[in-house]
Amino acid sequence: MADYGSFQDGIYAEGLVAKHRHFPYTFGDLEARAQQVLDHALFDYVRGGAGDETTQDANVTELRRYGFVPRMLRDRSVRDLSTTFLGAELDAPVILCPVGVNGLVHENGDLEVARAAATMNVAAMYSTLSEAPLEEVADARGDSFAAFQLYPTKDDQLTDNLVRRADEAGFDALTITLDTGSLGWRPRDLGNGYIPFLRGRCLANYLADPRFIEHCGVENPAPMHAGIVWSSLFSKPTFSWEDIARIRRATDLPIILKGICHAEDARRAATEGVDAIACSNHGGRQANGGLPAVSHLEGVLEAGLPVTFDSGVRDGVDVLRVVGLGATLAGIGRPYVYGLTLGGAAGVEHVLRSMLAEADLTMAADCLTTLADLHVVRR
Ligand SMILES: Cc1cc2nc3c(=O)[nH]c(=O)nc-3n(C[C@H](O)[C@H](O)[C@H](O)COP(=O)(O)O)c2cc1C
Repeated sequence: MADYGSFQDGIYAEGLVAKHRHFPYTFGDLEARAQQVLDHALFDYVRGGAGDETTQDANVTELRRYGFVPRMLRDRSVRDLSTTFLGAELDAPVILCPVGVNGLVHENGDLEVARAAATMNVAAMYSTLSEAPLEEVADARGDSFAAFQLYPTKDDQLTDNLVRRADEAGFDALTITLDTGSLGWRPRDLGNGYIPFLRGRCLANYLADPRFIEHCGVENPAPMHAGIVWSSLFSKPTFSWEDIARIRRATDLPIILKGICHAEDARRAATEGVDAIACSNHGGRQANGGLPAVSHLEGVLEAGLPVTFDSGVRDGVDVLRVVGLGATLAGIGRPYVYGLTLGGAAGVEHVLRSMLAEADLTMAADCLTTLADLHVVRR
């Protein structure tokens, strides 16, 4: 059983000899520091959301309406944050979300995230959009639980190739993202005229694929050429339950559907042989005007599948809130991307250690010793 809270003891001990870690401890500070480091357009790409960002902001504020009633006079000397997900034993109830620009915010960013996941033994989903091919990412994640996140393309053969490669590379699951049938309306990116993939960045998984190269018509396409071909294929707006059935037949990997928010869609997923749901509104980056993501969780849970929840998780208490609401894993997005920006794998590890220490110490303070003790109330 991991002792996450002792991270705090080490920090105070170092303070005694005037040694201070250079990574921040709050989301606000992480974001502010990342802004100093990243190119303006890339920072906006990471930080920004759809429309006027009402949904993105509400994801965070609404989650914070939930809290715990402390218990007292119970032995809290040991807390257990371990859980299981799709048959895997996990030390902590968190999963790193797939992020398509990890390879841009830090050198070898995709691999650095996988290395941090390996060191911390935490679960992660890895994006189709990456600077490193999925096979290298699969190697770098060690024994940690890893799902390959698929963006279905217009060309089923190319999509099926990606699924087969994920299977052969040894991923533990396949996450299919459903909420990105087209890119959301993102004023910050529009203002910067910036979308990295059109410039040929983060397309390693496509460029390694013979079918994609066939679409390009040349063996070694120039970056912008590859970007334009990618854009013509990126997503399949007609993607529907028939496609899920086709992919279900094509692979034995457990399938996680990411972006399910409606109870009826969750129930349908259960009948289609889907193994888990990632309840998410893509961090408010896709559709503005939607309800905060947490308001969908209860309905999605009714289908009885294991659920991960992301969109608004900012710290260790948010992790507890999400688990207390019934999700198996809390999905971490922007917080770890900022850690990656500031320090590669070490930065991601710092963010994870901080969140898990906060979760553990909050459980200790409230005399809640297992995840089953986390009963949340809404104010
Ligand atoms: C910069 C950025 C890129 C993202 N890229 C992907 C992606 O490639 N695939 C995907 O399924 N989700 C992607 N997401 C969404 C995340 O997986 C996750 O749902 C979201 O970050 C959670 O919201 P939060 O960051 O506000 O916590 C991306 C999010 C960000 C911030």
